[in-house]
Amino acid sequence: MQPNRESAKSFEEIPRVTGLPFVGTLFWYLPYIGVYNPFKLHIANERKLQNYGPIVRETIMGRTYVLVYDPEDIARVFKSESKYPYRETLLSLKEYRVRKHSTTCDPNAGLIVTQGQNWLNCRSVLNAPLLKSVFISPHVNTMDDLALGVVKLLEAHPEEDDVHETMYLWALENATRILLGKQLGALESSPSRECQETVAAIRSASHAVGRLEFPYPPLWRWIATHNWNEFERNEDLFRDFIVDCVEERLSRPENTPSSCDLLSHIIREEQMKPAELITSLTDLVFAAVDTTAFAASFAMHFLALNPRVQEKARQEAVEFEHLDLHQCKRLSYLQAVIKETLRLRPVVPGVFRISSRDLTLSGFKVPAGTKIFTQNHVACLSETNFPRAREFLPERWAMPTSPSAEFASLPFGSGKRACIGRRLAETTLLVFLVRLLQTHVLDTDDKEIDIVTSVVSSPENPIRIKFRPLQ
Ligand code: HEM
Repeated sequence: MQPNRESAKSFEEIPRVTGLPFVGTLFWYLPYIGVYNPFKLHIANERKLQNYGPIVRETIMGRTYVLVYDPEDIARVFKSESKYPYRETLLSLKEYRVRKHSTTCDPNAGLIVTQGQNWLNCRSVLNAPLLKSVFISPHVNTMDDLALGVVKLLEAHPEEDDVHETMYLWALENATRILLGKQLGALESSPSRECQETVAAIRSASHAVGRLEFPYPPLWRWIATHNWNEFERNEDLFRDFIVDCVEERLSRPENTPSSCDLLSHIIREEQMKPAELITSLTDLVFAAVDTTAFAASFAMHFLALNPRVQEKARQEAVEFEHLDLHQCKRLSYLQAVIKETLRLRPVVPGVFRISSRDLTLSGFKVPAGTKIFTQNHVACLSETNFPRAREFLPERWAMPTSPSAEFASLPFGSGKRACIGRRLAETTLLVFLVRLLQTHVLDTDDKEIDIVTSVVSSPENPIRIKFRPLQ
């Protein structure tokens, strides 16, 4: 329910981080002179909460954002969404697509950069397969094969190496097989040259987006920076890879109904033109890989640091010899392990929305059209929302979730524009953790590792794990 708007204070009265003319608060993020580290937004934004309270205004380069920390306010933001929730777009990806607009690249397609009706058209086509059990179910076998494959690689892993590197390959192989029906071979002991080049291009393109978007200012908009050139070159290769997959599939007359990958599904349904299909699939692969690899790596990190939790999770995992979607739903403790991992190490610090209605947040009027950045990571670290907030306690998710906990931790976002790959990601992670814990004990000499903020955050240090076969 909306709090009383009559007695609410005005928008201008919302506490504001002071800034300079034109650049606004940008200078607070600059190296040496700034007080906020843009690569540690959860820490920077926690500081703003302490200094200014649960709602904060900030203007950077002429753009005003309202930071919202209180889960009740966060709930109000999502519950007031319109038919077309507006999330700030990745400008570099949008610019690339506008410049390369062609029969293989459609700037009005995909889910990441589009808004309004274009976004809804694409989302309506993709929701049906990606959110349904009937689509995900046949892929559990693939997930299982790849889980067994990556566990072998991890076992052979030198202790000092970063497991995140290996989990990136695993997440990419899952994405290309399930979304594109393409066996890349990224988990082979000696991957082909073509595979290595594809992996390198996709990886570089995704990471270049992170460097172009973050932090401000985006110099590439005015001059072709080294980062822009790198991004463009690798994004071209990434798109070529998707184009090859689509063309190969379109040229196959025997496109049988038994192919259960997403690409085959969309071609069968004839709901997208080739350029829309290529752009949409590029977005999905882009969004699937770093995120899932990050979650798997941090889940292993927390399990290695918490032998009690690891043992309890193993007791659940060993119960399941054969895995299918129905069995995955029964893995309640492992589901809680994933939730708790993403509470403490979410891939994004919060969610951007532009409000579609006038709202009252923390007693202030916030008009429609305001850019809102929900501060979920900070909310997840608050004792009010989660007692013993900094501890890794999956058990907390076995208790009925309080309304505040529900909107404090939103690792997949919320509402109509929430992560479309959530079910796929959660199932892939569950299958992997079951196979890993059934066969191996995890240990580490690391202390808790923090994250570095980017479009998709990454671990601050290499995640090193010792894998010991279970006797
Ligand atoms: C652990 C893994 C993942 C995490 C934590 C994650 C998290 C997120 C978050 C926070 C958002 C923004 C949601 C919002 O604005 O409300 C998002 C959006 C999105 N995710 Fe994921 N994601 C994951 C895996 C995946 C996978 C596997 C796919 C693809 C199959 C995917 C595809 C997307 C797409 C396309 C969007 C944009 C949706 C839209 O705007 O309609 N994600 N994800």
